[in-house]
Amino acid sequence: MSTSANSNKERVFIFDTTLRDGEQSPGATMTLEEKLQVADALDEMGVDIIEAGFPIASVGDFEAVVAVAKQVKNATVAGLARAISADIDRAGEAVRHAKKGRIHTFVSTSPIHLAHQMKKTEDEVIEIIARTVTQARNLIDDVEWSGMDATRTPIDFLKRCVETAIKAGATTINLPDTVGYAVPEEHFRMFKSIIEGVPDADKAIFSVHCHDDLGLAVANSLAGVAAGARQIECTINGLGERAGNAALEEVVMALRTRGDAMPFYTEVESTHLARASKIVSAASNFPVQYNKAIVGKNAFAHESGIHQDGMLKNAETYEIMTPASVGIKETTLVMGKHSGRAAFKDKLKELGYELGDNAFQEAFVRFKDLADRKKHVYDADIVALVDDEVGSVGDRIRLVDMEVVSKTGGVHKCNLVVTIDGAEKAVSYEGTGSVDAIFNAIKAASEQDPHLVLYAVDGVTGGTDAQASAHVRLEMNGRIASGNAAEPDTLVASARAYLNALNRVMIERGAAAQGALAG
Ligand SMILES: CC(=O)SCCNC(=O)CCNC(=O)[C@H](O)C(C)(C)COP(=O)(O)OP(=O)(O)OC[C@H]1O[C@@H](n2cnc3c(N)ncnc32)[C@H](O)[C@@H]1OP(=O)(O)O
Ligand SMILES: CC(C)C(=O)C(=O)O
Ligand SMILES: [Mg+2]
Repeated sequence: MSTSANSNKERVFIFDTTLRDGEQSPGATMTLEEKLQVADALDEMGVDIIEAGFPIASVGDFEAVVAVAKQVKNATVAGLARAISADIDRAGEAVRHAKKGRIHTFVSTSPIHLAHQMKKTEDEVIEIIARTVTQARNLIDDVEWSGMDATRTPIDFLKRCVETAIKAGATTINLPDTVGYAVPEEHFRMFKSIIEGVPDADKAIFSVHCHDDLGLAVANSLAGVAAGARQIECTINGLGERAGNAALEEVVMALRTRGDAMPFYTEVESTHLARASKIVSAASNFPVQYNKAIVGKNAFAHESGIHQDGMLKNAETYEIMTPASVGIKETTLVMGKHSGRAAFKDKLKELGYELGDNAFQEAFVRFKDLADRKKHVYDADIVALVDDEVGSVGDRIRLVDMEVVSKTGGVHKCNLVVTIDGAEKAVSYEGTGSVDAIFNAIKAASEQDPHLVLYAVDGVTGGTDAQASAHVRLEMNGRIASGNAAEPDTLVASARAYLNALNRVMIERGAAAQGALAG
């Protein structure tokens, strides 16, 4: 934003090509409605130029560029054209509907492209540039010229091309790293050499267009800007041909976050980034990888205990930008096997629990045990775990170990070890099924014979590693008590729910029951 904080910075224009280069990703084709939705999000966000398509490519592409041109309120709308007269006319016809239109025409410049794709000599290419840029300028004032595969082009020939394009009236000169081959220092040198070595270079804005084949698209874009380029071509979520283009959200946030190291700013409202990412992901059907910078699900999520502890003390310990600055509601502290006590305590507080020291330690040990066995620990798991823990405080009979042997059409046997008032007792008992064997073993160990009123099991959350939540209701001597337990293993949950209910009927029996248990 052009605030006083930006007064000593230079503006960099953001040219979004999600609807053109982004859509060239195999499988990313968007419908007209989707393109309009994406264009709307880009325009609202403050993107300077929206490349809406390649009008000669098809009737659908032409109509999409026309529709975007008519809809966009603020941004310039560009249409792509090869160095072919019909392409340029078609692009001009499409973008003339925009408040501000641009024809973007390109031709190959590298030896490999000239020899094999274009089958042209350098002199022929120079003539083509002069003719096609002039044609475009006769249709519209805003003309961008691109030298396809510029980064694999000998610098002296590239200078001739750029000089020719500027002379013919190009207002923007784009030097694409079409195949993602450049490295940052080299990219910097190429831009510096062209900008300093071409006559009238100051009559055009220089632009970077980087592909991510080596994962260097953003680094190369920033290197180009450091050398004097003032337009970055990029896409939301880094969508684009092959490994994609430089990601818009990354260049915008890099310039914003590291304004101290790079004295540039853009007019993009960064709080729109997360929403734009979602819209493009849905329209293109390309999921955003979890660890994607800025907009990935994990970009503002922390699971490890040391990081969570730091985050709770001061978010700047582990976050270099706020989630709000990119339109994400809040940081998430994900509870998992790497979490520590600080985050667990904070999560309990958020869930409305305040446990005493001992109960907290016990709950934490059980949480770690659960997290070791389960991929995702949800809030519901923690609630179940703590309710279980709180509900079993003061239990006289506790589970120590349990082994269940079950055979189809054969024996179901439970080998059980419990403590009763602190003393360990082991029993083995059979049943008509695994659960029946477990409940019989508990009755045998406790020397109690309650009537089972209800037994039910359901999942705390979804998935095969979800905790099972078991519910048991017992009746003994006219008293009824319920017990619940949640565990990843259904049989262990059942045993603990039964014990939970048994402890309660025994406690409710009060002093009369004391001593009735076998030691
Ligand atoms: C790096 C980039 O992103 S470039 C943009 C790439 N995007 C696309 O190609 C998407 C849209 N493309 C299309 O719909 C089609 O390829 C069209 C309509 C452009 C052309 O279709 P066709 O006429 O069937 O040609 P085809 O795709 O087979 O081959 C491309 C032709 O364009 C030529 N060409 C490629 N780039 C240029 C250029 N910048 N200027 C002039 N001619 C070019 C090729 O040499 C080839 O010509 P040839 O048939 O005489 O050998
Ligand atoms: C058409 C040009 C700008 C392009 O997409 C590229 O060279 O990557
Ligand atoms: Mg490209």
